[in-house]
Amino acid sequence: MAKRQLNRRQNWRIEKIQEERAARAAKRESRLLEELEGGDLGGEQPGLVIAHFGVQVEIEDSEGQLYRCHLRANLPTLVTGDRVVWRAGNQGHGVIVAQLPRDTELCRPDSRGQLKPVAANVDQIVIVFAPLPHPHANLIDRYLIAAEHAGIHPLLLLNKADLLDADNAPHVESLLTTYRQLGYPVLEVSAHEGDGMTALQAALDNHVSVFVGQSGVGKSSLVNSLLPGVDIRVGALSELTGKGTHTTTTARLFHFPNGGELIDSPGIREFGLVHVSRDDVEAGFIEFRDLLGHCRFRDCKHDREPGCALLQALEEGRIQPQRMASYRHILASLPEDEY
Ligand SMILES: Nc1nc2c(ncn2[C@@H]2O[C@H](COP(=O)(O)OP(=O)(O)OP(=O)(O)O)[C@@H](O)[C@H]2O)c(=O)[nH]1
Ligand SMILES: [Zn+2]
Repeated sequence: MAKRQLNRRQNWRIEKIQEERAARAAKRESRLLEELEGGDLGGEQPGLVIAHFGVQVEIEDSEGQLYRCHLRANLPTLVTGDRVVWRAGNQGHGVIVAQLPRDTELCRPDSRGQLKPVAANVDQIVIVFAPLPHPHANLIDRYLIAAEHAGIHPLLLLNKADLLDADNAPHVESLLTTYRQLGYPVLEVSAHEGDGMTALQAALDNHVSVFVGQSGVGKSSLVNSLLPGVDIRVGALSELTGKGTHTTTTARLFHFPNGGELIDSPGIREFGLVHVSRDDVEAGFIEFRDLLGHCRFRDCKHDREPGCALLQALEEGRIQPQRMASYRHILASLPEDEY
């Protein structure tokens, strides 16, 4: 009992210290903001959020110059990729005045399980897989559901094509065929050998992309090959402040040399199946699209029901058996209340 009380008191103290720290930071921030607003601010101009650092954001103006910006109190939380209106102050600082509407939002659960946006205006999710580690169709399907849920176009990318051999080729080729038949864009590259990288770059031009996929498929290798000279882990902020003590807490936006952007962070790379419902899962299987709503029973679970449009399509070969199996597997993994 005494021990539990002590723990509670310790927790309370830690929370209090953290609150005080946050309050001091907020006070410091509002003083900085007041100073800036009291000085000479330039006119309103568009900007792009490159990274987010605690209470401040780094933005880029239309000429590619970087500024450290403070946020007016009434603004929502900004994330990398957000388009904003801002005013320049002195010494590379500025004030964000407004957030422009987002086309898309990539969300992830935070440590408390609440969904939080981590990147805005991404329009392409590159789902990376490889002959090694062994690619699971089920995982690819989960990424496709997440992409559909976010309203973002997926691009399927087989990396390490140089590792294709007699053992793994049949499985990989059948995956590629499945997704091509479904109408998804599919590319094959080797980050090591450079094969297919020009086609990949062309697919990334004029898009804001993120790379996702299981550990070891070669995301870092791809990013390093596409963005030579950029150290993804460190980011470029130290050049701006000259201090180099700030690390990116969220994602960072990079420009490809010939156009197009990549938003990257470990958190985004792990982006997978966020909290989705049964309807979301069904919407993520594009071959179900014209069939849903055509079952005899309105609440059909597409399991054994008579007059099920999906089961009939499966029988007639319009739905591939491995996709149906994958759909069932994903449904079974949802929390009870969503099932
Ligand atoms: N043969 C071959 N190996 C590759 C290729 N691309 C990456 N690799 C290797 O695959 C391993 C994993 O690559 P990473 O780039 O670290 O993979 P990642 O997806 O970033 O992994 P995480 O950081 O864990 O998410 C490394 O040993 C790479 O050298 C490729 O095109 N061909
Ligand atoms: Zn049905």
